[in-house]
Amino acid sequence: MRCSAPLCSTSVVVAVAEHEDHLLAAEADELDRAAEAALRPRRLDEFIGQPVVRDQLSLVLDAANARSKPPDHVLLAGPPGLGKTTLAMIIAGEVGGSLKITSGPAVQHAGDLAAILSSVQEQDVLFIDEIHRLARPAEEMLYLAMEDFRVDVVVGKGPGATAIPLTLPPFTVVGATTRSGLLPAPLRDRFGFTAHMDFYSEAELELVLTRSARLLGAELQPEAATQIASRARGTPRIANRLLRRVQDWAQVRGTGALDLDAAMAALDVFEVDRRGLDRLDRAVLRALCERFGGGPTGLTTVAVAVGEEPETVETVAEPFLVREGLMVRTPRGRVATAAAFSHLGLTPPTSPGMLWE
Ligand SMILES: Nc1ncnc2c1ncn2[C@@H]1O[C@H](COP(=O)(O)OP(=O)(O)OP(=O)(O)O)[C@@H](O)[C@H]1O
Repeated sequence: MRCSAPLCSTSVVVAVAEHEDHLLAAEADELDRAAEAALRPRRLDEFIGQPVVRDQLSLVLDAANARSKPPDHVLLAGPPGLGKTTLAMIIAGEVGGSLKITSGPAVQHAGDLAAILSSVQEQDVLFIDEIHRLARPAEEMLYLAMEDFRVDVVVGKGPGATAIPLTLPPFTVVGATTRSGLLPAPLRDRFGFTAHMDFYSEAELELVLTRSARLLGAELQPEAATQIASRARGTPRIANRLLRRVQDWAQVRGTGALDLDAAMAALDVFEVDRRGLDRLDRAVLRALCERFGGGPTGLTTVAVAVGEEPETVETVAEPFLVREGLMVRTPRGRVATAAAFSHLGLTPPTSPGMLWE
């Protein structure tokens, strides 16, 4: 049943996820997307890092294979850019089905989901990115599809409407979510296995970078790999993007070699600092530290100060700043920590109680 080819499935892109990590987003054009796709590992044994998830997944896939049945539905939970889409593609390749891709925001009506489900074949993998954003009627249809491999397609409206049951072939749903806490329990319970993806260590990112450089036909010097990995925020997607910018710099302004000089210069040009903060991150910290004395300051006020939407500040900049211990979210607002002042080369306020260590 299993396909030995790396990826024997055909990808049907029904809709692309809306959210996109902002770091160097301006550069994430079509070319970058194509490059990103080319760098995706195609088999589980090529997938770097996430040893626990890899082990769990290989067990689930091997067991399904031994039973000649599709694997249980899989939920992939974790921040953006850690490899959830890549794993969905790997699962489809391993079971030998084709991959259908959609996302929660793209499925606003039950009919949208019914249309996708009616095209599912045996062994297929349906990948639903941002599954926590599915509309409620679609979510309810998905419960039935996942549990009983059946959907009720409603034809007509009002009192004359009839539900026609449609039997589906056995298939696997792979859901991805950056916010598993928002998934309703009935949906969460229908996944046989949840993989929790963690940020990558710098050593793992160095391996990702070295592999990616090789696929791009270049040799990445170890010191350059270390430098890029240390600024990639634990995220392979960011590491790969930075690598491509280093490659740009090396080609246009350097000697062509992906060495430490090229890495340092490119990271400087693209304003990625030694902790991996980009322009928006620093703007948020600067606003907090310089204009509001370290806070606490409300999200909207911070957002206005940096000229961004509150949602952008909250979902894009803050998670990393909080994770790095540079900012704290309190009920009274956002507060810059002593580490934030020190990172920006500023003197922290002296009044007691103002500052978080
Ligand atoms: N374990 C890994 N080894 C090598 N490369 C990886 C790994 N994980 C991710 N990547 C690379 O990172 C890029 C982003 O991965 P992917 O699109 O799978 O992330 P994602 O978690 O689905 O992100 P999002 O939630 O934003 O859709 C891919 O192009 C892939 O090349």
